Amino acid sequence: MSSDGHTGPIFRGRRRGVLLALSSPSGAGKTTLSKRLISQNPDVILSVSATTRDPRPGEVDGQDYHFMSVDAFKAKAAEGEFFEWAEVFGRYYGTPKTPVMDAVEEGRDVVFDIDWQGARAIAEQAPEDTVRVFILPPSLALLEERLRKRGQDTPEIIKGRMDRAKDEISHWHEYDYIIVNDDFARALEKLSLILHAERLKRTRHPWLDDFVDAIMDEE
Ligand SMILES: Nc1ncnc2c1ncn2[C@@H]1O[C@H](COP(=O)(O)OP(=O)(O)OP(=O)(O)O)[C@@H](O)[C@H]1O
Ligand SMILES: Nc1nc2c(ncn2[C@@H]2O[C@H](COP(=O)(O)O)[C@@H](O)[C@H]2O)c(=O)[nH]1
Repeated sequence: MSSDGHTGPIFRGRRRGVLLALSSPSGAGKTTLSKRLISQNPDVILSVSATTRDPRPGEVDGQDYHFMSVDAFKAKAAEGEFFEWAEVFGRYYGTPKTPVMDAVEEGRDVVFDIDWQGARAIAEQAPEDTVRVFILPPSLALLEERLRKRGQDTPEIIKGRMDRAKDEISHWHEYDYIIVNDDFARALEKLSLILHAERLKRTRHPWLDDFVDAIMDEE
């Protein structure tokens, strides 16, 4: 019986998880945004990628990345352990497959901090589940300033990443949503709104078929 005293088909099933793929030129803020989104929504999982790049100061193996050798990465790729993988800035990066597939089926949302190649690959493999969000910096000058102020990369690495920034941005039209990360709090609020609205999308609620059938069968 429902709270208003009526009997009838009031039931809910498990929804499918949202695969939220965030891309941006390096330094626009997607790592900071995704970590804050997860701290506000502890039920959301961050996809921890494998990479062959060296850890930055403070980065923890298994938490920020699974750091590994090129040989170990190639072996995992050959065994089909990655949902997608790509070469970015001359290093390999890949998304472990199992945690993603398990999460979607369990109705858990997954955030990916991933380049345009990875976001495209995920959207191709799971078109109904994937939402792509591109984070733009307010300007290239501010992007470079953020990379410098982050204080974790050499001037050569920063130059390499700035050289690739326009190439990454050129894929912006492949994304469902664009957020300009100027004011951080506003950008985070927009990202949170996207996640919460996408959770409500019809196709994430397969239980609705039975629910509507039951309503239709009511006298
Ligand atoms: N809105 C903002 N205003 C000012 N600084 C910001 C803003 N958003 C993020 N930052 C800062 O910019 C720097 C780069 O952010 P972050 O590391 O999240 O970028 P990223 O897009 O994940 O980069 P990468 O692709 O290299 O991992 C960090 O020091 C972060 O604190
Ligand atoms: N295609 C993939 N791209 C990834 C993955 N993990 C991270 N990335 C992207 O690489 C660059 C550089 O990252 P950084 O941590 O070295 O600054 C950035 O654009 C990431 O989004 C992945 O699994 N697949």
